[in-house]
Amino acid sequence: MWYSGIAIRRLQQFSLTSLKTIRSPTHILQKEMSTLPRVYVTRQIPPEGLRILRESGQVQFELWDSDDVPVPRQELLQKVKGVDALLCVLTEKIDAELLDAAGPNLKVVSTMSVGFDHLSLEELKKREIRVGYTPEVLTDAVAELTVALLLTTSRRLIEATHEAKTGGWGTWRTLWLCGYELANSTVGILGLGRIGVAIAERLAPFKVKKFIYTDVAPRPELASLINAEYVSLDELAKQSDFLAVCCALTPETKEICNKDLFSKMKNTSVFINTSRGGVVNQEDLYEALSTGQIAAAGLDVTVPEPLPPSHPLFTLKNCVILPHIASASYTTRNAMSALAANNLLLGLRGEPLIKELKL
Ligand SMILES: O=CC(=O)O
Repeated sequence: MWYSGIAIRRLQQFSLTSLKTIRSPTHILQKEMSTLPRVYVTRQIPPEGLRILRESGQVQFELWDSDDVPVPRQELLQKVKGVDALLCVLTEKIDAELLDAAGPNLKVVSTMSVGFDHLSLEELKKREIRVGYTPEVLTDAVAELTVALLLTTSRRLIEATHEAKTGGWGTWRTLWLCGYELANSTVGILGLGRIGVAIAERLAPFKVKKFIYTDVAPRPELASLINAEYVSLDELAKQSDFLAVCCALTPETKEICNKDLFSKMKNTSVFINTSRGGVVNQEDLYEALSTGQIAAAGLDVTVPEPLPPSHPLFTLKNCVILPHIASASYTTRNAMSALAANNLLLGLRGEPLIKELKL
């Protein structure tokens, strides 16, 4: 089913007007719709984005009308044929096969995500396709969730509620369920961007002693906002009491958190990842957690997603795993869908996108 802003407005007018006075309304609708750029939306996205597309009068669009199951690959390959723009989420791989299936009409790919590791940037660049994404609108939500996950992990909240509910709660005990506190700690940030800064701003009132970070190069402007010191990856591992991973997944950062990094961390350190699962070597993390090389880990992202319930990481009490919900607040997800829709419409008009990836 193709939806169009013009079609909806016209249908409303037709219901108010005697059909006898209008010759062949369906014909008019079909003619107008057939000239509008075609858009495929790969998910039932939050209402704000759909409203913007619908009311733009600029496009006709079809969507995979579910939020519970991703569009099957074969269906996607069929649906993208000849479209002018694609609005996708992070579960769709936008690679050469898909771009070939879409064909030469495709001008804009707009992803409702800040991460772009599901997009083959090289292939998009080759075809001169513009790419929109949704940074900034999710910074607050992701930073909030990261702090929540850090505290949940370091103060062992999941274990604690489990013990309370299942009879493990005996007398008050002096060292039972002790964890690690932020006061006087060193917090390390791997990949300092907007999200890393927002996390540090929220953690500072917990009386953190020092913020350190590493990145491909120093980022003095951002670092000055949180008074963070630039260090090497080795130093980050050695000094951090809490290590928060905030970098994008790229070929350079793939499995950057591995045996080598974990072996340099303190056995009292807490590792937190709300970026992408692919930055961690999960076998190495399992080893580090199960041997006490590090104290605990909180993960919002894994490989694969969903992580099968039988995965060894789920057997560990010192590993808290969330199902990729860092940006999941109603406000943020609506803002992301609106930004993705607006990026797409601007791209189709040949105007600068609000947030465009430079290819
Ligand atoms: O992980 C979420 C996103 O990339 O927006």
